[in-house]
Amino acid sequence: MVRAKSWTLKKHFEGFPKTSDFELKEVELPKLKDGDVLFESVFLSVDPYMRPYSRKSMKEGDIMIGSQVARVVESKNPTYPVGTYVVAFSGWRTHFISDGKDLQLLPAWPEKFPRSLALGTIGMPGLTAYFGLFEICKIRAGDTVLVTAAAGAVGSVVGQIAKIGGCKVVGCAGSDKKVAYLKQIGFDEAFNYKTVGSLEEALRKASPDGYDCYFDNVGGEFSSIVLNQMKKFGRIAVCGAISGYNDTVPQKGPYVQIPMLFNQLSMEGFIVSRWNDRREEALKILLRWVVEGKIKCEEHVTEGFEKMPAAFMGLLKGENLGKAVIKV
Ligand SMILES: NC(=O)C1=CN([C@@H]2O[C@H](COP(=O)(O)OP(=O)(O)OC[C@H]3O[C@@H](n4cnc5c(N)ncnc54)[C@H](OP(=O)(O)O)[C@@H]3O)[C@@H](O)[C@H]2O)C=CC1
Ligand SMILES: O=C(O)CCC[C@H](O)\C=C/C=C/C=C/C(=O)C/C=C\CCCCCO
Repeated sequence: MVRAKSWTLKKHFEGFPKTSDFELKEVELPKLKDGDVLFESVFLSVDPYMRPYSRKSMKEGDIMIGSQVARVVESKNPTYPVGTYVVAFSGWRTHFISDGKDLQLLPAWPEKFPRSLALGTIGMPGLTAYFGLFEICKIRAGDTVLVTAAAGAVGSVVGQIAKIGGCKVVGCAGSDKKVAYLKQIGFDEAFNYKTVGSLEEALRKASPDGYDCYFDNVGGEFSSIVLNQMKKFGRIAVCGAISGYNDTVPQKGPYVQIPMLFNQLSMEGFIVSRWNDRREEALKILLRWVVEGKIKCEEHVTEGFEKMPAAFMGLLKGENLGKAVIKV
């Protein structure tokens, strides 16, 4: 018999999540029926979307939503022999039983790369960067691309893909260590948005002519400032708004119409699942770029399933450099 641990949402988050909002539970899993597969989670993901989605799609007592790289430990399903690795969306759990539906098999995986990358650069965040840049920003060689939360899972891939596409890349991040990392992976300009005296001036200095594309991961006041530095016909990909996820009262900002009108800007929100039908094709390209060394991957690994709430809260505070993952 296998005992499975899970983290549940004990209490809906009010403002910034607290340790007491989570509860660790343990259950004994039943025997497998024909067609069933028993998985153990090897790496779990913490992602910003868990904060807004918890309110939208969970009730108190539910297992926290999320994805993992999991390995088959027992199988009554010939499609998933013991030892097979998948990406599953089974929540914050150490073990789970699946009927084999809604699982993504990992592609042939090069030995030298950790399989946790299937939760990051070669997974949902990498796909977000890829489709956001090509389908929403519609990048062209010579464009100047600005990205926020640039040293994170999505942002670090955005910058590197934009470089592959022949763009000039400017990144903003919340610590000097992150800024140094951005320069190391090829960003042309990077600054610490928490310590610059004036965001307007820092943005102007990084690109005096303005920005063709803005890959917006944070929203809020920062994005209102960027709006006034977009070039004519600039494109804004609204990917995330993490600066507001913990707000109890929605932020009010300067309104977007005047700068959008004067500069004839396009602004479009998107969710990566819009391109689920092109997932495999894009993952192959991301994997190839990683293997060729064109995209470097950084991970912020927390060891121990017990530390998942701390890892999640750390992500929302900006403690991570690269993709935040948990090694069970
Ligand atoms: N639309 C879609 O389909 C998807 C959207 N997203 C969104 O993309 C964004 C980045 O996600 P992801 O790469 O996974 O996460 P990251 O790895 O970038 O981690 C989150 C980062 O956000 C930054 N941050 C936290 N609070 C603030 C704040 N108040 N203002 C500015 N920055 C802040 C921190 O970096 P720093 O130290 O630099 O402040 C932190 O490290 C999120 O908004 C997320 O919701 C992600 C996946 C899919
Ligand atoms: O790893 C996988 O493949 C599973 C990922 C599942 C996930 O649901 C897929 C997409 C994630 C999208 C993330 C979106 C964001 O981060 C944007 C945040 C919030 C959107 C608004 C929520 C509405 C709240 O009312």
